[in-house]
Amino acid sequence: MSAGTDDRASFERNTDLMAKSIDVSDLNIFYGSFLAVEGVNMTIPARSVTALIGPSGCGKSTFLRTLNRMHEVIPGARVEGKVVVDGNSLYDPTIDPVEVRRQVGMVFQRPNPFPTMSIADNVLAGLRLNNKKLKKSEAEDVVERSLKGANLWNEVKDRLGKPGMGLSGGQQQRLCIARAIAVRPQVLLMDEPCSALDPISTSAIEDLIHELRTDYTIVIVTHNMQQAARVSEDTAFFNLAGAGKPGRLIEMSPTKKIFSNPDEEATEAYISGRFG
Ligand SMILES: Nc1ncnc2c1ncn2[C@@H]1O[C@H](COP(=O)(O)OP(=O)(O)OP(=O)(O)O)[C@@H](O)[C@H]1O
Repeated sequence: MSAGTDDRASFERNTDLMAKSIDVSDLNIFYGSFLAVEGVNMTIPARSVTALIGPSGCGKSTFLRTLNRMHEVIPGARVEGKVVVDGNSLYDPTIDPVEVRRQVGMVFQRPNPFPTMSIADNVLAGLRLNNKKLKKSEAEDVVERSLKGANLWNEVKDRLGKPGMGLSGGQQQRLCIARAIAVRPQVLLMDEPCSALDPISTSAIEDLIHELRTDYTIVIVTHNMQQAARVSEDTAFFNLAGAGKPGRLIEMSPTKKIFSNPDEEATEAYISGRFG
């Protein structure tokens, strides 16, 4: 059991929080003229954890970043095709990418708290970036709710004014998750969130992912197949047809099926460690 399970038990469910499914159709993803990922069609279910697995360079992170329009912050990067969240086509010209990133939060490989900010200010950073003016009591509520949601409250409640950088790596990653959920996103994207963490912190984050899925649609990139098997309901396997060729979605199925009886030979070869 993780240190903060009590936090989650007392975490007041936010009733207007509506996790959404994501429909991806015919998605091609480019860096300049380089087609990195080709022809993805996928439905990511709401209130569930979907793992993205596959060998290095097959485009898992690239695909993940298209789900909140982070891909296009790279000069020359663009997409063709559609990503639809709750009926909203994310790449429609009328859609504001900043609003997309508010609704679709992201947690990165390395914990990245703002180094000069306190624990509390780190949690509030996303809201402040969105220019949201908060009364002191509201800010305190958001900090407590988010840290409880991230199973970190009990460990930090007596030092909220201290720097976020003073926490352990695992605590910093939970602080980043608290910062992501403070803005009440519908979807949480996680790009190898445990790869910089020790086994105990990894286990705490995995417990947290397990608990968060009742409120959020979660998509996680992982190199660790045991982790995919432990935390996800569905798994999508990406692969490259060859060097310099684009990555493709090979198959997506319930995680149990992918790891016991996948449809495709390439999936079987990858999960049994024969390549990748
Ligand atoms: N900023 C970038 N500019 C140009 N090409 C990029 C950029 N980022 C990634 N690529 C290319 O896009 C392809 C997919 O990379 P990506 O990092 O998405 O793969 P990945 O499956 O997440 O790999 P890994 O498991 O090693 O993290 C690779 O060929 C990579 O070299």
